[in-house]
Amino acid sequence: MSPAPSRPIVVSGPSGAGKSTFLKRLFAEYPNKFGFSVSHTTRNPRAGEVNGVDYNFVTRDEFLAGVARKEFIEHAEFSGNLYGTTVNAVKSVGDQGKICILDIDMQGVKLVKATDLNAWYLSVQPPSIPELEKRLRSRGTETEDSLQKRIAAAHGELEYAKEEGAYHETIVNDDLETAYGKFKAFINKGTFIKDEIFFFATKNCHHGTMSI
Ligand SMILES: Nc1ncnc2c1ncn2[C@@H]1O[C@H](COP(=O)(O)OP(=O)(O)OP(=O)(O)O)[C@@H](O)[C@H]1O
Repeated sequence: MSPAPSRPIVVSGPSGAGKSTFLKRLFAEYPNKFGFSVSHTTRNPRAGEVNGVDYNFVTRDEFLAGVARKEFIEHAEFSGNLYGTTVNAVKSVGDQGKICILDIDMQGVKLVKATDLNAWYLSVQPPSIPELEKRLRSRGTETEDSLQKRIAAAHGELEYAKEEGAYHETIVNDDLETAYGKFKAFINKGTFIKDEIFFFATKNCHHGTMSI
């Protein structure tokens, strides 16, 4: 069996669903295998965020100039701020021999689908909206207004994910360890992480046929 090509992996879902939590762990476990395309945003940095690492923080004018030059694969307005991913950001991950992971909202997902990137699509979901609200509150990063906008947007995200073919897979982030295990199995399907192929194959080998 030949290895799967390095398709980008799109991880999407409501704010607070746990995408960053999963991805931080994945990157820590496989520091050289994956890369984020560093997104551009017009929102202000949160405490500890580093320009060019967490996001490329730009003004609205700079962002819109990039859009006009067609540098963005996708961009979307969310909670009053612009977010987006440039073609160059994805390419630079591939240039380093890494698999690009895109952490984007559903509007971004739709636009990536319109490209020829041939990505894998994963939806990460909270167990419920009240649990999502609880997690966002305890994360302590949002104003009340921003929190309410995220919860309102979460309803739309969850509706979209129900559409036939919207995502290759959906993971409900209830128990973190269980959900992270499912997350790794999904990533493994798309990338054949070294050392993990056997793990995946034994979990999914039914009647002698692997479901890769
Ligand atoms: N399974 C879990 N059980 C309880 N808390 C969790 C779980 N997974 C993540 N959290 C917590 O929920 C909060 C939201 O998670 P996280 O920041 O990873 O979400 P996100 O989807 O990346 O959000 P955003 O899109 O806003 O960046 C964090 O404080 C995180 O520690």
